[in-house]
Amino acid sequence: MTSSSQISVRGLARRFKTRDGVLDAVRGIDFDVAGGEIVGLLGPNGAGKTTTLRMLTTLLEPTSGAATIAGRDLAAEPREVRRRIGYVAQVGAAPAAGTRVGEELVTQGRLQGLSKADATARVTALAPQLDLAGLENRALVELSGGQRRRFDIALGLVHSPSVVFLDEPTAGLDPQSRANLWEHIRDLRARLGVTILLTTHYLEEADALADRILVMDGGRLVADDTPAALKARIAGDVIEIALTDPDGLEQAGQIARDTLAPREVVTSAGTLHVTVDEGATAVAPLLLALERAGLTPASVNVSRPSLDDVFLTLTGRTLRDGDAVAIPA
Ligand SMILES: Nc1ncnc2c1ncn2[C@@H]1O[C@H](COP(=O)(O)OP(=O)(O)OP(=O)(O)O)[C@@H](O)[C@H]1O
Repeated sequence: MTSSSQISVRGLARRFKTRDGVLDAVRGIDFDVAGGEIVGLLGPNGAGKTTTLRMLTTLLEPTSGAATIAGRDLAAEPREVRRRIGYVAQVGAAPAAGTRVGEELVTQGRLQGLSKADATARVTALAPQLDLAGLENRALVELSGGQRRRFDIALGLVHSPSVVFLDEPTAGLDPQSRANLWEHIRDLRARLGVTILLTTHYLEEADALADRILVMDGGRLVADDTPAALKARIAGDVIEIALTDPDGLEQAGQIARDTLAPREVVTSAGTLHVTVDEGATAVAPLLLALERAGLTPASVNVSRPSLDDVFLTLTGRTLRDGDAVAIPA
């Protein structure tokens, strides 16, 4: 690992034995995260993101491979690793009735070995950083979705870890609460200097929050780069076309290949994605050729490549099938 690495992963793999046979959830991955970096692990359902996080947080034993977290070896010093990390799992466990915010945070601090006075001081300092000041006496069951996620994150930070793992921190939140949580996560890095590895399904989240994105698919890392560099991998423009009759998509793809000199033609989630050098001049001849073939567009959109297009190029699929964005023609 490099001297500034807070997370260093080599050949990490996990195989599950299921009733249907063996399943390689994580197939030997390598990556590093530097101190103070926010890195997003991006991928569709089942890519292996949670399995990776569970291994790096000592909750699940790797089948093979090694990792160093905050300078400690995952296999040889799991307790030392645990003392230095915070883990915020996907959805908070259902709280016991009557459990209160402040009380629960102090209890967590004490479980992590802090004295009552230290835990209380820590919670007093932490609460305002996550907009929880004034909510200390609230019962957990009374919190809103956004407040609950901020509480979950506070719970993972009580013992001042240097590395924090967040599993889908904004899942289920409305766009406003999501943007608010992004602010808090950035702020935590700025104030506390923590290193953050988070998983997400949301491209806009990875784009807005992460310094670097690891794209995971089928248990493998298929890219490791900054959001800007990932987007720059796709030159040109993307024309997206949906048809009134989706059965014509394949024929439309062939027409695009014959009419234009496209860099790439991909069909996904009922939409044709054609990457060309110059979208503005390519779209008219393409629409004309489709019309001649009796294919009617339901929507047409020309755009600069997004991270979704990068994902499509890397894996041949969109991140969230059926979620293509198109402006009606
Ligand atoms: N304990 C287990 N036993 C058997 N299979 C498992 C187990 N845990 C995970 N898997 C399988 O491993 C694969 C990867 O799962 P994982 O939860 O890591 O994906 P993910 O990328 O986090 O997905 P999601 O975004 O839905 O959380 C999936 O096919 C999953 O069904």
